[in-house]
Amino acid sequence: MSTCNQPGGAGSPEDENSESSAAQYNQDLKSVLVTSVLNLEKLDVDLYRGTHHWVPRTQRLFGGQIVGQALVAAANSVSDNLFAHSLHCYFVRAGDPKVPVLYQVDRTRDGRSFTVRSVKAIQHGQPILICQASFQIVQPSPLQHQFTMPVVPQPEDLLTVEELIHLYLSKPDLAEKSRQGLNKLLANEVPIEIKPVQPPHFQRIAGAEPKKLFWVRARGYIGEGNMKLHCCVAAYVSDFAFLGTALLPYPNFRAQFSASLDHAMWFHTIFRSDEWMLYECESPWAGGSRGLVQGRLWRRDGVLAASCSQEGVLRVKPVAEPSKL
Ligand SMILES: CCCC(=O)SCCNC(=O)CCNC(=O)[C@H](O)C(C)(C)COP(=O)(O)OP(=O)(O)OC[C@H]1O[C@@H](n2cnc3c(N)ncnc32)[C@H](O)[C@@H]1OP(=O)(O)O
Repeated sequence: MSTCNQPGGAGSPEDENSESSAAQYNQDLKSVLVTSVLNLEKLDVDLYRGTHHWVPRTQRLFGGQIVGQALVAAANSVSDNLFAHSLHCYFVRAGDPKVPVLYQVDRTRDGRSFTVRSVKAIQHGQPILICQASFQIVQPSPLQHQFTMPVVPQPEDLLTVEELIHLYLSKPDLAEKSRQGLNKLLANEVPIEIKPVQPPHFQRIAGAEPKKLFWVRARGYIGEGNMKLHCCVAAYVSDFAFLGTALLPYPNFRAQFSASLDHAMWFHTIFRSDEWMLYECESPWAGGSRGLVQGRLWRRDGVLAASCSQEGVLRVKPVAEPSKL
């Protein structure tokens, strides 16, 4: 994808103190999201092929990967002065991890301010995702407001998911089944890093509010400047652990089948997806074997970077004893 900055982007005063500008990144450790997952192979005009990196235990493709790749395909067909401001997707079939995904872009409309693309992700000749993405030229406005970012501990003061798992594994009274589950989680090669603000309780018995907060960033270095790419990475990241928010009030049920049905996202301003962002997730509603989740991705300086919404199918069954994870 081509490089282009929005105003206030790379090189602007707000970027000078950015953690990325210091030598905090090993720049050789390029994010696999950039080198592989979102690096689509061009087959023809508006036709791309994407391959997989991390595949969830469900053995259906990770929704965030399909959305991120669809956005790459759409963004490749718009000029450098246009930036994604929203996308709306339906996951219509489970993605097959055994074959690549084809992305077919339809140039729906090119306007003076807004440009719309429609992308179909295809496997075995059938759509698995339909996505509409809208792009806009940079347009200033006197209207500007946002909610305030929640006050939470900084990522430096929190443990990563992997560190938390090691901590749990060191507990002498850990049940064998839980140990196996935790070791499986450790073996996951998810290309994003997570630091939960409220680490999951080892033996959660009581239901919790359907809300969670975690710091998240892409693993490895991406670099500043390519805002189109950061949006695609954020699309990938935004689907991770999102729908699980709707299950938090129900420790006595476990998901027999859960999958995202749709995913929508709005990009508000420039951000770096390889820097820590706070993901604030909440589920205002569940019912009818579905759950609705909403999320806000905050830059650590308190600027609202993106908002997300998703509905997923949630088929659950009671657990015999409270979850140990
Ligand atoms: C890991 C983070 C979250 C993610 O990324 S999820 C990945 C992205 N999202 C997806 O892959 C969803 C893709 N979409 C789909 O698979 C389908 O649209 C979706 C959601 C299954 C729609 O389902 P249906 O219309 O029910 O489709 P279907 O008839 O093919 O059934 C699929 C499986 O569900 C079962 N099912 C359907 N209705 C049911 C019911 N009332 N009670 C219990 N089970 C039911 C059905 O038997 C089938 O099961 P199985 O696959 O044969 O084991």
